[in-house]
Amino acid sequence: MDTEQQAATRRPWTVPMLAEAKHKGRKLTMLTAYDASFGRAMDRAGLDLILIGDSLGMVMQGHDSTLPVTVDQIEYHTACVAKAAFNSLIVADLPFQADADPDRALQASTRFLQAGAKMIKLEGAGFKCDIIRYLSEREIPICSHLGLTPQSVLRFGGYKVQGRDEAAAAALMQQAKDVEQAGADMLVLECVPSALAAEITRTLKIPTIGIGAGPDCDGQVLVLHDMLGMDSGHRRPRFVKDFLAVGGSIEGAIAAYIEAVQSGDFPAPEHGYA
Ligand SMILES: Nc1nc(=O)c2c([nH]1)NC[C@@H]1CN(c3ccc(C(=O)N[C@@H](CCC(=O)O)C(=O)O)cc3)CN21
Ligand SMILES: CC(C)C(=O)C(=O)O
Ligand SMILES: [Mg+2]
Repeated sequence: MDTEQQAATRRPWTVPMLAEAKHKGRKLTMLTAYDASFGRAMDRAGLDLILIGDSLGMVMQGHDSTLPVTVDQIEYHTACVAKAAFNSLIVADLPFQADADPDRALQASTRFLQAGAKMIKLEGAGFKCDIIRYLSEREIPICSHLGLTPQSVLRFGGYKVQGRDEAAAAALMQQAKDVEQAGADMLVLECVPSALAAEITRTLKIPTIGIGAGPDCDGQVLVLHDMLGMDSGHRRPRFVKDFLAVGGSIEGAIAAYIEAVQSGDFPAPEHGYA
């Protein structure tokens, strides 16, 4: 396709369309990408959202956490993806401590939007609600991320399911209400019991995107390398499914993922936590 044809066939996702999709019960599909080639394949397959995740610290750089990732790196990979993705809505992760104070968060978010992202994602509630409010008042679309927030790995002591006991579940529900109230436009729920994720999804007006959060979120996200069945060097989490084995090629895997999420076939009960 040349640039003119691309322009003619553009039906780009916008931020207001996300809430509309939730309202209509149309499941949202999201994957991570870090380069133009995968961004192009996802865009052409009709994927709704592409995340430039700080998971790049693990899958691209080989670290054992997301903590070493920098603003420069997320900006670079966002620019790479944005070169080739025209319809999918691009979301970029604020890396570790880039959201530690409002001014740093605004500087980093501005760079990501100028590199081609349409929304930024940040982990946590509490004082992060002040950051969410500060950015959203400055017209920056926000995706919150709650539950297993990988930037909290040192305090969590590992990648563990969150919100399992009654008190933790109530705290997570309150965090979800708080980030919505602060101005978040979307919410990623990672590794939380399926029933709690369903309750949060019913309670909030903004769409929820699950990863290890059961079938009742408004959409799903997976890390690219995981959905291609690649060995991460760690034990494979429950929520991962190898779509390359289903689709037979990279394009086939992306198409199979979109189909499985939209039909409700993925995630199955065995991909979730109790
Ligand atoms: N390749 C990759 N995929 C990811 O999903 C991902 C990353 N990297 N890096 C950042 C975080 C880390 N993530 C992880 C890593 C491990 C588990 C895991 O092993 N979970 C246990 C849960 C144990 C429990 O508390 O019950 C599992 O058995 O699934 C979960 C999420 C998710 N994110
Ligand atoms: C796993 C997703 C939600 C993420 O934050 C990332 O890839 O960094
Ligand atoms: Mg992330």
